[in-house]
Amino acid sequence: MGFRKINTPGILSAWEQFVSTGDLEPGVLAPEVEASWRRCLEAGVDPFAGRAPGVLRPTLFAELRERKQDLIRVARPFMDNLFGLVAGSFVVLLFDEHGVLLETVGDPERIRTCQDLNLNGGALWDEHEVGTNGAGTSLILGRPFQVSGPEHFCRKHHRWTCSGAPILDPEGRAIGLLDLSGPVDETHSHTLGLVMAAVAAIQNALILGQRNQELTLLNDRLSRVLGTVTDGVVVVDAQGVIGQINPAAERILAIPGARAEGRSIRDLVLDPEPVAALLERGQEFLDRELDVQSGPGVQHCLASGKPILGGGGAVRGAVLFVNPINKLKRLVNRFSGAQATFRFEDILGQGQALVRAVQLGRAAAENESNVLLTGESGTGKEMFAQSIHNQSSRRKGPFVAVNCGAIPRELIASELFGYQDGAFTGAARGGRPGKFELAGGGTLFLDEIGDMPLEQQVALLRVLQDRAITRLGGDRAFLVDVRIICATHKDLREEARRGTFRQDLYYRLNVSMIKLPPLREHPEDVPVLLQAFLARRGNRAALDVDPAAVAALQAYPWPGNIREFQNVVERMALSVQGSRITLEHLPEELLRSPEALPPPPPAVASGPLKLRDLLAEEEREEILASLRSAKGNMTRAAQNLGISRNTLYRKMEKFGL
Ligand SMILES: Nc1ncnc2c1ncn2[C@@H]1O[C@H](COP(=O)(O)OP(=O)(O)OP(=O)(O)O)[C@@H](O)[C@H]1O
Repeated sequence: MGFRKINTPGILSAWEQFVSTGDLEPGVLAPEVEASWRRCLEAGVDPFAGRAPGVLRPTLFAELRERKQDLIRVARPFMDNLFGLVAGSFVVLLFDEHGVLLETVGDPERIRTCQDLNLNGGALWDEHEVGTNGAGTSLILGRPFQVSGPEHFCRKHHRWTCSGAPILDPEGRAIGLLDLSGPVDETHSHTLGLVMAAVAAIQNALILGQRNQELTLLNDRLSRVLGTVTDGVVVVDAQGVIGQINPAAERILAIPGARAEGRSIRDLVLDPEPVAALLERGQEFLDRELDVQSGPGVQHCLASGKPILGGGGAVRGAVLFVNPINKLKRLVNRFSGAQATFRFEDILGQGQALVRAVQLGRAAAENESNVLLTGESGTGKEMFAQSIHNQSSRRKGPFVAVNCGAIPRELIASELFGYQDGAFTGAARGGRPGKFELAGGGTLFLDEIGDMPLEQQVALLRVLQDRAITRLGGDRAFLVDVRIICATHKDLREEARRGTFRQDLYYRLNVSMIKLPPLREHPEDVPVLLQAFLARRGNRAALDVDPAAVAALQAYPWPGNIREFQNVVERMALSVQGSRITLEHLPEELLRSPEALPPPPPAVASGPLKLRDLLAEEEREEILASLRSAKGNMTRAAQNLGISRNTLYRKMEKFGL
């Protein structure tokens, strides 16, 4: 029962006839066996041999086993099982895809009796070498096949039944073969079935092993990525329990990974609403400002949360990304230019008042007190503010400049203090930080502080007192760590006396006051500035300056101060053809200036009041002309005049334009 019936005598006599004459009676053999015998005859296989002739050299065999180690490792337990199932007279053999014997499991005694066949590791059981056989023939067929008794081409194998099944990789390529060989009188069709089942199991185990390896690799890569990203990443389950946390998140939450895992994210994120919506309803959130617990303190962060959804949309967990706002602000500052470029070394001039101002500036950089810079437009107030910042301990933090005179009165508060989501119609979603927050850890330069409306002066005073700000529409005060430097061209003390500037604010800002002299008060610096500004024109040939031209430059009153002077020098350098700057290269207005015209005509000299009127009228005309040629573009008109926009506005107001 169950034994495969093969017509042994019929096949045997067909074999005898075939090996002696090459003729075959049709229908006696299975077609696969018949085709195999013909291949063997053609290949010149000796039907009376049967011992595997070729054996790989030990080193090559060792290399082959090394290459096939995964297959051998995975197949070995299945071979042991198979041997356990089929009793002692069978041997279980594992071959590579070319028919080289890799591994044998069987009764050692029985294996020894097979020595005449060469069942040794490294022996080649290819059909071309040893004729029709369970291993070589099924490798040629590319499918499981059983060869029993006289179906074998070589006589020596006639006492065997061999069942072989190729082991395939996921792409269907043979990577080896499993064979079960035993006595021919125990030929059983189920033997092949057993081998096939074992091969199926080996193939599955190989795929699983490979998947495992891929998963390990993927996991390894993911861990590396998570380990290197500077964003904090926290993975939680559906209950919000932390399963994974990357080093950046460990730093943000100030909690080592081992202590974070197993804790609830709800305890660590201090704004419960978005996390609850994420875990309970799978509602993601993007770039929300949240406070998170950071050791004993609190860290203000920008956070996003994404649910991990299972089948049917159920929330399986979530991934949270957190970034401290301070880090983002540093990035924004880097790219938005909120950085100070000037240093005290860049401030040129040896005039006594200027040198004194630099001394005071350097001293102010050593402490944190508020500084008030006063001086006309273009005297270098912002340059001083930047230099103080760059010399102070805050040099690595942002330098944020705000021109209080240039912001519409109703927007000043939101610019300075920021606003909360929904604070007013038209406000950006998610709210926006103000300049005080953006300057956190650095310096806030409030230019034209004298133009700040009174009601905002009150708010500013409060910030200076409490060192905390509340965003518009917000209900919580943030501590801000900012050094304030203010600047004005106005006489703030006079403004305070007149009641247009709050006295208490004036005293608070004026802890250290630095007055920058107008250029006309230090004309001795004109040659130095002239040389420095000419030298900045890149690699163009050096220019000489006629002493009369220098004298004219020194005599001019420079209402736009060093900024105007710099613009004029640059324009002159562009207009000069040769290598010498003379009086003729100076802009007309400089020569028209009475101080620059030696000697002054007596009529003009006799009436200083009339002269002032005359000059004012000329200036008004010039401003009008410049506005017309710039088609009302204030920035361009100011540039053409060599003054700042603020000065232009001021002058327009003065002349009622
Ligand atoms: N002492 C100086 N040495 C070299 N360059 C200077 C000096 N003072 C001013 N400058 C130049 O003049 C330009 C204008 O200076 P800055 O903007 O600091 O003036 P300000 O007083 O802030 O003007 P405003 O009140 O109009 O804003 C600077 O960019 C710099 O190039």
